[in-house]
Amino acid sequence: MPELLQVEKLSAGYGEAVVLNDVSFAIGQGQTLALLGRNGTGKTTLINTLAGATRRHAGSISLGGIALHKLPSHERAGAGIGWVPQERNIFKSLTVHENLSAVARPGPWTAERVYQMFPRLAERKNNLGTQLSGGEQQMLAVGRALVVNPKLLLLDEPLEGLAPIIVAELLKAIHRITSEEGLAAIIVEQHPQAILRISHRAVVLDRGTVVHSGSAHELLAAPELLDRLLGVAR
Ligand SMILES: Nc1ncnc2c1ncn2[C@@H]1O[C@H](COP(=O)(O)OP(=O)(O)OP(=O)(O)O)[C@@H](O)[C@H]1O
Repeated sequence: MPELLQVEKLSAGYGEAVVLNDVSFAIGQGQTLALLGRNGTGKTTLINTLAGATRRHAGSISLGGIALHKLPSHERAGAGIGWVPQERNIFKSLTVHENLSAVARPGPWTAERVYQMFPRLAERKNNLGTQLSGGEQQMLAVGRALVVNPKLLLLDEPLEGLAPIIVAELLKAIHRITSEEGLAAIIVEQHPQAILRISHRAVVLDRGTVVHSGSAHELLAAPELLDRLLGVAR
């Protein structure tokens, strides 16, 4: 079966500056990829490039046979990208429910299903974005990406700064979304163990290039290699 996402020889950055160099990898439907690397190695730039928010210098991105790299950022949701940026970017002056309905597209994921997945959000349905805790904002950011009904979820450091109980809740939800619902996901994390446990594949970046690509479980079982690839950040 062809891969859902195929990234080939991608180079991208900001203006003239090239941050990513010759990056290639692939993910199948329903698979999760852990995108790892030290600070400043280009993980966010890669996520942003898939979402169309950087300048692509060379290479291609194909999602379900669509040449994603040819589409402007605002058309990528329609092509199957659900993006949860590092800053979360929820609409703070809208309620939880308005945040979800503002971006919803037809498909199996509805606001009601998001509320089933995150009961805390159901309780906060009529609260404004400004009234949510960090964990609730992150759940809303994930919910907002889901109601777009994407093929591929992009999650940029979704666990950063959250309390352990919320981290556990989000990890469970992300695992359910991918393992039971057939959605593919790319998850960026600085602290890899929890993410590697729920991932199929792993890609490690260093200075904008892929320095390791393979099975997530094999990498998890090789702590020395992981240490070498990620250094003290682990
Ligand atoms: N808007 C920007 N304009 C110019 N350069 C940028 C911009 N954003 C990031 N960079 C540069 O791109 C490089 C990669 O940054 P990026 O944020 O992609 O790394 P990262 O691996 O996600 O890091 P972190 O783990 O710290 O979030 C860095 O050298 C950074 O300074």
